[in-house]
Amino acid sequence: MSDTSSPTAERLVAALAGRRLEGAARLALLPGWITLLATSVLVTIVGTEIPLSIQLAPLFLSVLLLGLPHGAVDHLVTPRARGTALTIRSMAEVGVVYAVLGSGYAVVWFLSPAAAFVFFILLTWFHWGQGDIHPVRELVGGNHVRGPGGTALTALVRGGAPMLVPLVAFPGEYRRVAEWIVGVVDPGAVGALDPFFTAEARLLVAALYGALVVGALSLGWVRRTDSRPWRIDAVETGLLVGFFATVPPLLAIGLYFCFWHSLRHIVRFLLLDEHVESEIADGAVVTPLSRFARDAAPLTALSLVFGVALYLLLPGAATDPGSLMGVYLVFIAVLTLPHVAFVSVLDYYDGFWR
Ligand SMILES: CC1=C(/C=C/C(C)=C/C=C/C(C)=C/C=O)C(C)(C)CCC1
Ligand SMILES: [Fe+2]
Repeated sequence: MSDTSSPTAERLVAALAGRRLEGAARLALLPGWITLLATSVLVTIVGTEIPLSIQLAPLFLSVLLLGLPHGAVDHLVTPRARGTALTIRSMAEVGVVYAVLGSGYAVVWFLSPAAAFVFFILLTWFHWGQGDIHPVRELVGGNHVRGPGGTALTALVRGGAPMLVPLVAFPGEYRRVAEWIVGVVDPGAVGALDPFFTAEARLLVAALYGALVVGALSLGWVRRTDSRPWRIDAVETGLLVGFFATVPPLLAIGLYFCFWHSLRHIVRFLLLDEHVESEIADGAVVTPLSRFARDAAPLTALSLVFGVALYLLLPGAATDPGSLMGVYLVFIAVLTLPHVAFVSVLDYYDGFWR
């Protein structure tokens, strides 16, 4: 990634935002906008018959590229947000939260993979939704998203796009991945999920999700004091829905996870350090991202050791791409529960639900 964006990117920002975005917003938002828009356009041209290896590539790359590492700085979140030093005690606390929540949820995967899968979808819906509140408020300046109800509504819309729209648009693919995931524990368990894939259930999901989108954007419209942030919110929401409605879900989720959710969280994390914040405001990209890479490296490596252990423990784990992806997603699920706890603490410090 270079420190200066291309003229095309600048024009895209100008068209979407009405004026130049500041350093942090550009770093956090632009790569996601370009990736989602370009992929939707490309898929519309070439069609959805994309080789599985290409569809899986971003998700597999997320092991090292942005995805898994975005959670590997959780031990630094609280000290940086509070401006306190990293101590053995604070690291031990993070270790205990990960051990208790992670192992507890791992046990549920072994006992009841279908229930654990449904919980994973609900958890991701919440988490990917909460992850979009900071950008809308702090980077785009959207004060139209406020109060517990308004914030929850926007979070449900933002997180609902990756979790619900593919169920409506690509039920076969969705079910196939669900089968990979629960299959690493019990290949027969996916049958319990069949009611979610019926035409009636998908129609209901589409209607409820459509109502959420209309509700959140209408409330935002009423509450706006400046229409630019609302416009960006509406365009981003449209982009997310369009992207997940057109791009096959494995590819779509892989790209979104790296270039949307994780990048936004990484920038939020970097902004906790005032020194890095001013670097980013000056337009630096490579230096802050390498600083993040250094911070995230030790726990990314440690988590991979646990990933391999999980692979060895899961009774249905095999070596085909579907099974490897299934293990990776169970592994992410187990890490996401404690990760959500730390992000929620950060949200609390930022006064999100007020
Ligand atoms: C891949 C994939 C799925 C699930 C992905 C999930 C649930 C990912 C969660 C990632 C998290 C929580 C990352 C941490 O921030 C679906 C929707 C079943 C269907 C299609 C493809
Ligand atoms: Fe996250």
